[in-house]
Amino acid sequence: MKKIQISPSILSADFSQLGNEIKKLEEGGADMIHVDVMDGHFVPNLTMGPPIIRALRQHTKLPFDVHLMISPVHKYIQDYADAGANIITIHPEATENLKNSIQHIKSLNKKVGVSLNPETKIDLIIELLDEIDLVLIMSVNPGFGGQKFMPKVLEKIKELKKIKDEKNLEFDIEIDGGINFDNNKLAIAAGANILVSGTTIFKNNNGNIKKNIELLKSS
Ligand SMILES: O=C(CO)[C@@H](O)[C@H](O)COP(=O)(O)O
Repeated sequence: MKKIQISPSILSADFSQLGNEIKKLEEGGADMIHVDVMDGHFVPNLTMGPPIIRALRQHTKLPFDVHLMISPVHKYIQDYADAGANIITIHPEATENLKNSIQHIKSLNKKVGVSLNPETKIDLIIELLDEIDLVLIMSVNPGFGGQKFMPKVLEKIKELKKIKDEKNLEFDIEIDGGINFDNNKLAIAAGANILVSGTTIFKNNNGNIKKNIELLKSS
């Protein structure tokens, strides 16, 4: 079984202190930094783009796990790679040709992630799973932190894990949205090995990031 990793979402961080917040995450035991990029079009919220990611790059050596909630995505992939992303995750609905976009990310020597919204079926990516490093299962409709976890996506994770084991594939299964100290166990039992969390990490236990990361890892 893969080691459980935590990818804190800086969407819940203090945006006026992002450099310091990232340092705190690294000291607290984060495995990577989850960066939510939103365009106000693919999702109903606007966040950050390549200049901010580039500026943050100097504050940590941890991998940047960049989730692009932007459409059309293909023409911007290079910008995020240049800014310092290590994993670039895109949505099938945001590109005209998912296979081409996957190949483009790989050609830039970045890890490829594909994200499925709660209503998006696995069928869209089944044939491409051997090209993908990470599948990001959204357990909320993307756009905002602090939403309620949707337990129905656990079935999708189980299905994906089954396919992964049957085909002997290596991709990571990441879950994102409303993860807390209860449903983390359900997500891990279903097959997720990377947990994204914003609210739980930054706001619980008076913002004790180290403790919150440890609690999220324990199942
Ligand atoms: O991408 C998103 C939301 O669209 C997530 O990364 C959230 O930012 C996670 O935050 P919490 O649900 O843990 O507060």
